[in-house]
Amino acid sequence: MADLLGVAVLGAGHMGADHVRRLDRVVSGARVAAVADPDTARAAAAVAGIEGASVHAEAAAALAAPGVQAVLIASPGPAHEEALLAAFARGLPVLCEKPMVPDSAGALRVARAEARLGRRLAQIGFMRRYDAGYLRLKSLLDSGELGRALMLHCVHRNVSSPPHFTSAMLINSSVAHEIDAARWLLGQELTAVTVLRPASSAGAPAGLVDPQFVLFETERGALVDVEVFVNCGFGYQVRCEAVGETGSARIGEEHGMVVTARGGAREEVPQDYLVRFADAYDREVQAWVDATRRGRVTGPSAWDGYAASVVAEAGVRSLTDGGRVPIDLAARPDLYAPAGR
Ligand SMILES: NC(=O)c1ccc[n+]([C@@H]2O[C@H](COP(=O)([O-])OP(=O)(O)OC[C@H]3O[C@@H](n4cnc5c(N)ncnc54)[C@H](O)[C@@H]3O)[C@@H](O)[C@H]2O)c1
Ligand SMILES: O[C@H]1[C@H](O)[C@@H](O)[C@H](O)[C@@H](O)[C@H]1O
Repeated sequence: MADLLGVAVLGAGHMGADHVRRLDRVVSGARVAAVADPDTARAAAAVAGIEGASVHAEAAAALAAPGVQAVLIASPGPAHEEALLAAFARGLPVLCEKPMVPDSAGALRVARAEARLGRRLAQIGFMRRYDAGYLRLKSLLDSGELGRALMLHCVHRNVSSPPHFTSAMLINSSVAHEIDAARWLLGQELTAVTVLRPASSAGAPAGLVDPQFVLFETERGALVDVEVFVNCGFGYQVRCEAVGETGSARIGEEHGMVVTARGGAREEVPQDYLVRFADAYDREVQAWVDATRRGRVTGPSAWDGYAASVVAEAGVRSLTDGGRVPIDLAARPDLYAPAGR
């Protein structure tokens, strides 16, 4: 066990418990050293049967626990800033679930704190960058075969949203993924956003603006549209079509198992992200563990997390106030690469 990377997992809810399972049984080179959740029964349930994993109510206690060499943050977004800064103070490498920090001022504090250290410690959990389809699309766009990218058409549907989900969260929790994917795929910053409200679905909780239609503009004139619909009821569907001057490419229409029975056929559709992106989460966490063990930090950076928060905040302003909202990023510290690299 001594040469395995000892990881503290903060938050043992849907994602945290799944990451604990992944660290314990799927990825190589790591072990769960500690788990923190104010609901200690939940934390204890997540590590049941895992040898040497301590349980804590407080994140700070987990970071200080024996054997902890790295941190995976899977607590709710508003708790991330404190956890990231505490990890930085201890010099611990971090994999932090999205949104890195939901409000852009807090996200900038995190990026600047890391920049002051002069070295990266954080990888942000934009797992689509590890999905086989997104990786193929990125290399196709980079190869130039599609010509100059003009548009991305994106669909992001969830079967249902959790009870605490707000209209703003369709943008800063769900579309956060498209924001990062668009910056990464196109290698461009997003410069303005307009959010439109189609008629809300009768299947959405009262008062939730769902679906929403989001239109981003980019610095070199491409447009990115996103249909986000988090109570569609019929499946977890994430698609993206890139349209360039000389071709187009579409991902997210991979076929599930086709079942033929009782004289008819049906195709299975994933019902949630843990199924749809299972391979992407596995690759993401494995890449993080491998890089960390080599003393490196790769993948989406705290700057990518900051940019996503600024763009999402502008989107929420457009949702509430209406109209087109320009996006302004702070000056990028030298520590960080431009979008898409
Ligand atoms: N990458 C993805 O596709 C994906 C999918 C789902 C959720 N997420 C992200 O993962 C994070 C967690 O989401 P979830 O769906 O697992 O939420 P959840 O509500 O299921 O679980 C969150 C857990 O964190 C605990 N918690 C609250 N405050 C804490 C703190 N200060 N320290 C430690 N634990 C604390 C809660 O008690 C709860 O058990 C969020 O940032 C969310 O946006 C990412
Ligand atoms: O937190 C989740 C998660 O990020 C999923 O990947 C996304 O599809 C959901 O819409 C969001 O609520």
